[in-house]
Amino acid sequence: MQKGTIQVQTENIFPIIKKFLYSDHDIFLRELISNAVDASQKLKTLSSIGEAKGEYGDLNIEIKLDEEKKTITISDRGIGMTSAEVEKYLNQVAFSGAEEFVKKYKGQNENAIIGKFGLGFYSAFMVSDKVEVFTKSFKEEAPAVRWECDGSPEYMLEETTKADRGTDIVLHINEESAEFLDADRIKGILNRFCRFLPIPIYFRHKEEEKLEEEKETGPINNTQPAWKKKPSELTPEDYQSFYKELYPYNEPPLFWIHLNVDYPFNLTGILYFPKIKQSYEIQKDKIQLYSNQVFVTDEVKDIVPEFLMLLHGVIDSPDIPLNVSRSYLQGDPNVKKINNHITKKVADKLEELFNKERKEFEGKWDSLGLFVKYGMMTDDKFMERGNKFHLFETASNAEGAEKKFYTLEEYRMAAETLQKNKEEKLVILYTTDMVQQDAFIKGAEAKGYIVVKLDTLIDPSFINQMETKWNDVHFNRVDADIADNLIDKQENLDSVLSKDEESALKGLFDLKMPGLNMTVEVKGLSTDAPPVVATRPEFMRRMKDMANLSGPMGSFYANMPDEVTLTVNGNHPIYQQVLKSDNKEMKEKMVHNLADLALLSQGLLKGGNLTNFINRSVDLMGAEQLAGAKA
Ligand SMILES: Nc1ncnc2c1ncn2[C@@H]1O[C@H](COP(=O)(O)OP(=O)(O)OP(=O)(O)O)[C@@H](O)[C@H]1O
Repeated sequence: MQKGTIQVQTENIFPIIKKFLYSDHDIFLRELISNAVDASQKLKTLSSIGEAKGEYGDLNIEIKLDEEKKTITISDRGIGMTSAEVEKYLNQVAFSGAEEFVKKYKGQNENAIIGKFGLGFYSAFMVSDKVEVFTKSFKEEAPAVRWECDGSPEYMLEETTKADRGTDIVLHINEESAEFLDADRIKGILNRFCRFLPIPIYFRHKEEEKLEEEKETGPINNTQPAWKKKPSELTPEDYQSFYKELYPYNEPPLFWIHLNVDYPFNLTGILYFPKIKQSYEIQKDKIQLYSNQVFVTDEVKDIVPEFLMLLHGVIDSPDIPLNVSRSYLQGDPNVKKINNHITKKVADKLEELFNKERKEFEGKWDSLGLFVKYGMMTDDKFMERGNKFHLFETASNAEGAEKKFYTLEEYRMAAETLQKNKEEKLVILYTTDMVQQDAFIKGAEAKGYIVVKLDTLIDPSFINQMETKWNDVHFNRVDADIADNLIDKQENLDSVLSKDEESALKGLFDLKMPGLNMTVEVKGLSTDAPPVVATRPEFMRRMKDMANLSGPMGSFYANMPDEVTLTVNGNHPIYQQVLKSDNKEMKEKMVHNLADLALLSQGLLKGGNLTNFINRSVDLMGAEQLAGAKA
C-alpha cells in the first residue's frame, strides 16, 4: 500500500471549492459520467486501431445507488487506469487543476468563476466525504488498483483485485448531500444531463437489485439522437418523433433545420419552429445546448440570436466548454460565429420554403410571422433576408373574400398607383381588429386600397421600426382617417352645401364631451358614406397604445384626452332635413346622436357619454313615435 500527499500548496482547497460550486451540485454526476463515457470511447478508438486487444464487449456504464451504505457508484468498462496513471491523472492533473482554480479565483465574484473552469473529477468531493476509485487498465499486465481520498491532500493507493477492465468510482455521500441518496433525485439528474450520451447508461439502486431485468427495459439514454445522424438517414417522422422526445407535451413543430458544420467550428443540431398561436405563448430558453451529447444548459442566450430563442431543439458543439457561463460565452469568438451561422441557416431555410412551397409557407405565416418580424426588428442582416419573404396578409371582411399574401415588393407593385402620399411614400394600410374596424376596411376597399392585418402583440413595434428601416414606406391604420384622406393626397373635396350651411352644420357639431378632444370638419364625401366618421390621428393613437405599455411617458400619454376628428359628410341626405328643420331641440339631439354613433364605432363612447347617448336615443324614439301618431 502506498500513502502520499497530493502535490498542492493550499491546504484546504475543498471548502473553497464547495462554497464556489454550491449553486449546482448536481453536476458532479455529469462530470463523472462524462469521464466514464470518455474512457469508454477511448477504448473503442484504441481497439479500432488495434492498440487494445480482443473484443471490448459491451461498454455499458452503470450508476448504482446504495441507500444503506450511502454510496453512489459510477462504473464503466473503459480504458481504466494503471497505478501510474492514477498518480498522474487523479493526484496531479485533477488536483493541480483544483489548486490552480483556487489560486486564480480566490476572493473573486462567484458568478465570474463558475464556468471558467473544468470541474472534472474533483467535483466528486462536493458531495462526498470520501471517494474510492477501483480501476483496472485495458493493458493486460497492469494490476488493478484502489485509490482513496477523503478530500484532504492525503490519499491512499494500493493494489487490489478487480475482475473486469474499467473503473468504479465510489462516492461516500456526505451528510449535507443526503438528497442524492434518493433514487428519483438521481433519475432526475440522469435524465437532465445524460439523456443523449453515446454510451448506454443503466441506473440501479438497492431496492431494485435485479439488474438483468432492468437491462431488458433498456438504458436510460438514447445513444443515437437524431441530430447526430445524417439528414439523408432521417424521415420527417424521425424528426417529428425526436421533437416529441424532447417536448412530449408540445404540438408538432411546423418544420425544422438540421445543422451540420465542420468548419470553422464544429456544430450539429436540429432547430424546430414551433406552432405559436399567440405571441404571449412564446417561451424562451427551449433550446438545449450539448457538448458531445452531454447536456450543458438550456440557457442559450448568448449562443442563439435573441429572436431565435423562440425556436426549439438541440445544438451540440464540442467547441463549447461543458461548464459554460454567461460571462464566458460573451467573450468566446466561437460563440459569435455560431450565432451568425445559425441566423444565416434559418434565413436560408425560410427563403427556400418561401420560394419552393409558397402556399405552405403562407399557411404557416401565423406562427412564422412572429419569428420573421422579431428577427427583422432585432437583426439588420436578417432583415435584409427577411425583406424577401416577409408577408403581409390581407384583411377583408367582404363576403367570399380570399386571404392574400403580399411581400413588400408585391404590395408596392399592387398599391403603387393608388397608395402613394404627397411625399411619394407608399402608404400601407393596416387593421388591428377586423371586427371593430370593419366599416373602415370596407371604406378603404371601396376605394381600391389594400388593407393588411397587423394585429399581433409585436406589430406596433414592428410598424415603428420598419418605418425607420424601410424609408419610403409609411403605415396608416385604416381607421386613422376617412377613406378619402387615408393616403394624404391633399385633394380638395367640396360638399354640396353652401359655405353658410357648412358653418351652420359645423356649429351644431360643436359638442362638449368629457375625455374627448374633438375637431370637426365638414367634407363632401359620397352620399352612401356614413353621415359622420370618427377617426383618431395615427400618431396620437400610437402614443396612446404605447402608453398602455410602459414608463413615465406612458402615463403622461395615457392621461391625455383622446384626440378625435369628426368628419361630417355634407353630402349625406340627412343634413338637408336637419338644416331645414325649425325644431332646435330635436336637431341638436339628432346631431349629437350621429356623432355618438361615429364615436361608438371607434370604441370611444364611454362612461357618462355612453349613458347620455342611451337616454337620448330612448327620448328620440318616443318623440318620433309620437310624431308618427299625430300624423
Ligand atoms: N472513469 C475514468 N476512466 C479512466 N480515466 C479516467 C476516468 N475518470 C478520470 N480519468 C482520468 O483522469 C483525468 C482527470 O479527470 P478530470 O475529470 O479531472 O479532467 P478531464 O476529464 O481531463 O477534464 P474536465 O475538467 O473537462 O473534466 C482524465 O483526463 C482521465 O485521464
